[in-house]
Amino acid sequence: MTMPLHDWIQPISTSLRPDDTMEEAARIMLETGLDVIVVGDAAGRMIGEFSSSSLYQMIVDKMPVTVPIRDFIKTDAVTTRMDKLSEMTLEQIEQMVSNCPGAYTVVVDDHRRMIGILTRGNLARQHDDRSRAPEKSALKHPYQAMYSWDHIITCDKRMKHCIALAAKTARHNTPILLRGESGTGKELFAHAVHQESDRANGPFITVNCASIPEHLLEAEFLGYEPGAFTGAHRAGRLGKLELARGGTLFLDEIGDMPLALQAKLLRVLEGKDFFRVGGSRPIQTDVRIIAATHAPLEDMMAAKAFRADLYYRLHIMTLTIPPLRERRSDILLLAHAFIKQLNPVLNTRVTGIEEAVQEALYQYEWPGNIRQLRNVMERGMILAEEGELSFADLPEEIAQSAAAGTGRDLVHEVEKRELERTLRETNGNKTKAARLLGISRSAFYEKLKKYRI
Ligand SMILES: Nc1ncnc2c1ncn2[C@@H]1O[C@H](COP(=O)(O)OP(=O)(O)OP(=O)(O)O)[C@@H](O)[C@H]1O
Repeated sequence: MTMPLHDWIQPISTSLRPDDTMEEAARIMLETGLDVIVVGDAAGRMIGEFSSSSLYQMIVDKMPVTVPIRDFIKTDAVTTRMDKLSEMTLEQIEQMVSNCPGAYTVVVDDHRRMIGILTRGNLARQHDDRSRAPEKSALKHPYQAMYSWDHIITCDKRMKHCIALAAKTARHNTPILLRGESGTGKELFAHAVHQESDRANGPFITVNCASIPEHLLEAEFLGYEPGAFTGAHRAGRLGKLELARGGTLFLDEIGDMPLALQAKLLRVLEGKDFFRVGGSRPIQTDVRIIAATHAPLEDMMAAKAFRADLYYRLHIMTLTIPPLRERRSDILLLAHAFIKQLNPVLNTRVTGIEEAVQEALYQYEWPGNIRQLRNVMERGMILAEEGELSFADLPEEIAQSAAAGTGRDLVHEVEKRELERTLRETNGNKTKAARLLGISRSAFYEKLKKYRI
């Protein structure tokens, strides 16, 4: 996509100075609608950029709004100086910036002469050698994805198929829906897809729709204007949708997203704009959405708790990650990998797992999947300290399940009765029933499906 340069010109005279406060920076961002502002020094030289993600970092760090932005300026963003630019034609510059992923800005002086370009890639290098991919490691984004395909340990055929599909889809902007039980590695996949995509240099931002109270989620997602509601930050706040511009927004537990917000997300997925809470200016953003859930969306859709149009938009590329008990060959592979990973972290010298214990790990059902396996290994290694893991190092339920079948059927029966009783009590109102049981709506639907209630 070739952008006209004039959309991206910032005069150095209107730039921020290192002594400007966070409040001033936020005001300018909201006024101009820009999410990257050039920072200049007293002599009119550009020294870096201050972006919405820097601002967000200051908010996260609970900085008072009167703190200067000095320590949050990104200086690695200034990649080309005037002497280089002056050798190039306007077309060359335009071509160069349009080839560069991420935001960019051409900075001009008072006489409208270009004095530099802000970009997330290294323009000088790209100009010298276009065939080379932009160097990812050189970029210091505060919201980088942390995992790649190398972190997903598996020898399972279905998993390998999932990885191949995800890798293929990564380069397109298609939304991806990751399904699978808790702890199966959905978040790991989301990170790896981002890393594999053309957006790898952009931010990777996560919103967990289940962990944020419903009334706050909208502001978290869309952002808000100054004074949007009681308790709002004076300077307003950028939402995750804007922070993720040029990158990936990972929506974890999407089954818990309120219906009103689902409608707004759908608009964004259709390339339309959105409004900040309390705002009247439509905002466009450019994000790739990856959503994850363990909830039975189809049932929620039938019960009008999840929008059908959003479901079909997300369903285009669905990856279902199998639970660990359906890929038992991964259990011991992962257990041994965790020993290797954790020995240096825990300062232990565990050499392996006794054979009978391996059998117990293999037989266990792993309701918490890989997260549970990792925790069990960590605990076992702390107890064992060295040598092979024995039964004494395992939590009781795992050792027992190997020895004598399980009492799980009983537990399930009790849980099923409790669900039925609560539903009767609320005359079939599922939202009320979930609230009474103290679990999320999506977890409730998941249980109803599990017990065929
Ligand atoms: N294939 C794998 N190889 C190595 N580690 C894994 C693998 N899958 C998951 N993990 C690890 O297991 C833990 C849980 O994974 P993750 O958070 O991605 O699961 P999830 O499906 O997103 O869970 P939830 O739905 O509860 O958010 C993490 O510590 C992750 O690093």
